[in-house]
Amino acid sequence: MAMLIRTILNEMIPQQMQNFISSKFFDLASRCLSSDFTFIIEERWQAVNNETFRAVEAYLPTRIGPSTDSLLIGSHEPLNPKSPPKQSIPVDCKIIDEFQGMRLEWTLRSIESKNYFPREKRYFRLSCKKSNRDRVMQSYFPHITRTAESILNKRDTLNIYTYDQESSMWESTVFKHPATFETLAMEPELKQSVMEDLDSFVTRKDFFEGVGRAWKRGYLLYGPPGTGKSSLVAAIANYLRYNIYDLQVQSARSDSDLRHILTSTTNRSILLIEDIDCSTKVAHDRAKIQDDQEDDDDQQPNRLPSTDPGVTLSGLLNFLDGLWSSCGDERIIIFTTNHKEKLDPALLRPGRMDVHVYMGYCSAAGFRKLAANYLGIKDHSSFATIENLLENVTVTPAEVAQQLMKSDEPEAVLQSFTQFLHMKRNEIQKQDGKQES
Ligand SMILES: Nc1ncnc2c1ncn2[C@@H]1O[C@H](COP(=O)(O)OP(=O)(O)OP(=O)(O)O)[C@@H](O)[C@H]1O
Repeated sequence: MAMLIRTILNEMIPQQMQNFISSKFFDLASRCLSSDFTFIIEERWQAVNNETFRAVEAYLPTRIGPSTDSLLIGSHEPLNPKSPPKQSIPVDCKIIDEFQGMRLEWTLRSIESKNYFPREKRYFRLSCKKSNRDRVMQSYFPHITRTAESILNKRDTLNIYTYDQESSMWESTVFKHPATFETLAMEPELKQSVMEDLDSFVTRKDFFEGVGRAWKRGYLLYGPPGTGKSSLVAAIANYLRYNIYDLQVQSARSDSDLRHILTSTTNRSILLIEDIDCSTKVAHDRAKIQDDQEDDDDQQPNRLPSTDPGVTLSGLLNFLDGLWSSCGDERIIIFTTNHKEKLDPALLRPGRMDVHVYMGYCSAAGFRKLAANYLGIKDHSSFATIENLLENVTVTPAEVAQQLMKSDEPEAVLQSFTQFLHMKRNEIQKQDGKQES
């Protein structure tokens, strides 16, 4: 009877259909009989960075054990025979973790796509017993999040990311900038107020939630070149232990590209947009641009309108305090510029740039700080003369730093620095004289 039925089926159902049915049947049977359950944790979740992925990424290297059969090894420090290299998890490597009697098997996977950006898509695969599924959700994942948070808070290295347009991904490098609030030459009251503002920002999660605002803070650092704007950004990153995402607005081809770029940044980070006045037309005062365009159009009436898609001001503003601003927590956005007056007033209003910090020319207090940093001295007989000269001469802290680096001998350095200031003052007096005549 069975042979008869099989012959009839073979006759009536084509071979391909038979293969399909049998493969589906075996799939179903193996799924019903298997006692394993799999969690998949992808790098992105609903169009933004997946924080669970980040947490697992930080947690798993602490679970490398004897059963691990391969490791990524590397170091970004000059070779030091005493310190072992850092460990990370390679693709396809299996990590076995134990938690409250459960056996958990992790693997990092990667798939390449030719059609989509980013080209590489990574995800973690976690296998456990089907019966442990609820316990994994309720106890194991919160344990990973807690552990990862304490690891990330104590991390000894910071990263700086730059956006690579080719691969549509942020690329990271270790950030080791020596600038701190201690080494910065700034007016003491200004420095104090910036530090207090940062302290209050990081501890006021509930306040931001309570008043219905995204947990973000915008800073505008402005002032002439060489006055320490970049150094202040480094000092803020070192103070808060935040990574820096250094964005060139030109890397974004459109507003939607910008959205993708910005949603790929992580929490507890600084988004830095340097020289915003040079970055893009979006930042410029629209009234001034319109005037300039009208002038240009008068001179070249046949010129085609600009077709450069780029990022628009509204695209950028949407991220600063529009609907998209609520993506992510504990973010600091810092803009730097040498020409604050060129920026569109829409960018400058509170909520977008909450704190404006003017980094100015070197003052007496700034000079004393630099002398302590570079020469290791707190006072000297020449300080009074130098401070007197600094009242009439404009020098940037970068220029002062350059002068103070000339030698290791404080006497000689201070003497040549005094001469340098005298020379500058004479030049200014000459120019003033010319203008008057
Ligand atoms: N306020 C400062 N305190 C300590 N060092 C400073 C300060 N300002 C400048 N310097 C020194 O000058 C160098 C250049 O400074 P920095 O790049 O921070 O200036 P900037 O204002 O960002 O300049 P730019 O506008 O050209 O980017 C720094 O490496 C640092 O050594």
